[in-house]
Amino acid sequence: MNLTATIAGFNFEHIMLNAAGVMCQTAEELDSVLASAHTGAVVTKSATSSLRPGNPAPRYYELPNKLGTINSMGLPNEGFNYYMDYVAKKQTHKPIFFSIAGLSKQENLEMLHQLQDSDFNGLVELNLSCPNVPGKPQTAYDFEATQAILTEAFTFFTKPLGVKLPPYFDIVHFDDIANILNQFPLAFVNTINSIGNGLVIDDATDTVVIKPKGGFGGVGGTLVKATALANVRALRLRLNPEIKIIGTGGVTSGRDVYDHILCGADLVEVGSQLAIEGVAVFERLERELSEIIIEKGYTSLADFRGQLKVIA
Ligand SMILES: C=Cc1c(C(=O)O)[nH]c(=O)[nH]c1=O
Repeated sequence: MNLTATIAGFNFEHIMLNAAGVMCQTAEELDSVLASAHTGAVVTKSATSSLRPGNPAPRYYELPNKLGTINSMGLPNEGFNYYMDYVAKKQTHKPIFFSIAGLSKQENLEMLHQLQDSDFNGLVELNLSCPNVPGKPQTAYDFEATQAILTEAFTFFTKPLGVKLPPYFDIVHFDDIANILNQFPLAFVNTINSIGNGLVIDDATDTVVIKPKGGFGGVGGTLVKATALANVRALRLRLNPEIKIIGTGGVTSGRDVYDHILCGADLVEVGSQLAIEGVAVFERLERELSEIIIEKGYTSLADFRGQLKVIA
């Protein structure tokens, strides 16, 4: 059975990895994802130029009945140079995604220049969708800003570059963002980030469950699967075939991984369920996915990738 994928000449022996933000802030966490026999890569916590402590706690909460998670971490990370040191020293055959989330276009361009001028030989994920920095919008909801930063980035950046997108909820918005992204030689698009600014209430106390922003935070896990699949499907149908898709959002079972691939995903990321279950989740998901593939008589992901059926 062939459970591999390729993006920008990088071969992935397994198609799952962590979602940026989960199990990836420190070298130890990054190593634990790479050490799994069932991951094909790792992505770093989105980096800013300088170390950030993030928002005040409580800033993360797991909903009861495995419904999902809500977070307003606030972009805590060890700072750009920490992750540059990590990737410089790391000996691994698995590709590494270096995620960046600068608080301005200039900060993102400066980090891209440093990555371009470095020996980093991996893929770069420009996170345009962090919902939790107070006062900062999710860039990818501003189509002009998205076009502008990609236009400037591609005047100098030649390494494999992708973008992490927020979920869109309007067919016209799928059209609009795809028309922008298709103008650039992107290696991949990663969709979706958490659904921004959800609100969860603690029944016992009539209180929000996280402190930042009056309880507003990004929602992930089971709750977001239908939106995640819609975004993977909509972008796969619209993007140039050279732009690969990383499907993220709502993955808690092998069937969820299968559904992301059916909608067109080449790689699949696990966020909330990884935070809940730990790195053992990858073995379970890959086993469950394999059982489904065998049951359906397929031998490779290419047999069913993007083959979602519609009702005639
Ligand atoms: C990079 C910041 C993000 C964060 C965060 O650090 O609050 N949470 C998310 O759900 N998505 C993000 O992109």
